[in-house]
Amino acid sequence: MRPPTLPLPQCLERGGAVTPLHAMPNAFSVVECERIIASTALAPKDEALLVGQTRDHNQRRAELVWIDQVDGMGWVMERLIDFVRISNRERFDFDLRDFAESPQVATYDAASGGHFAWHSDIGDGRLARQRKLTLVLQLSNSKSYEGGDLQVMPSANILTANREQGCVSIFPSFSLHQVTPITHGIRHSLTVWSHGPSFR
Ligand SMILES: O=C(O)CCC(=O)C(=O)O
Ligand SMILES: [Fe+2]
Repeated sequence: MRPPTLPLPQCLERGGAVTPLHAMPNAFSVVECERIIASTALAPKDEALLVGQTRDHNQRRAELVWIDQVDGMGWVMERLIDFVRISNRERFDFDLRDFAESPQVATYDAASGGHFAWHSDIGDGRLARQRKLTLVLQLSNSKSYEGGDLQVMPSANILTANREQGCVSIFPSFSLHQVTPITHGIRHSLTVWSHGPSFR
């Protein structure tokens, strides 16, 4: 008699390859994106630190607001968790346990050389070490800025994320990615990580 088999997760049924970049267009509406930008605009901003908590303007130039410090943002976190759950079920099947860090809204301004050079989100810190999936929400109208493209390099080829306002992009946190220099205007994005035990 054959042993009972567990149903395969959807991602394995589809062939087993890890999705390099999962785009979820219109995850948030234009009105919702503008509401998030407006709510975080008044919050005190920090200069972006890198994964290892160092400051290197050649590597990254952006300002950050942690949204757990902004009132009335609970609904954003709930929606982000839903999108990560759906994406993980359909595409990644990673062992995810929690969202141990606050989502952050980044502001990249052409006037101050906004960019984020190639990096992985896995770092040495207690939490950065456990990052498994990175979610980036495009908050700005894509026509309001030039440059500032999120790009992911899962292998030799470079994938450019959908720039549409409200689009969520999800990719493995170990993948190299960058935000190309913004050459005109201002770009706002929201990043959150989901955490879990080490890969094995
Ligand atoms: O702003 C983005 O599109 C990406 C941000 C990012 O890579 C990060 O916060 O680690
Ligand atoms: Fe990153």
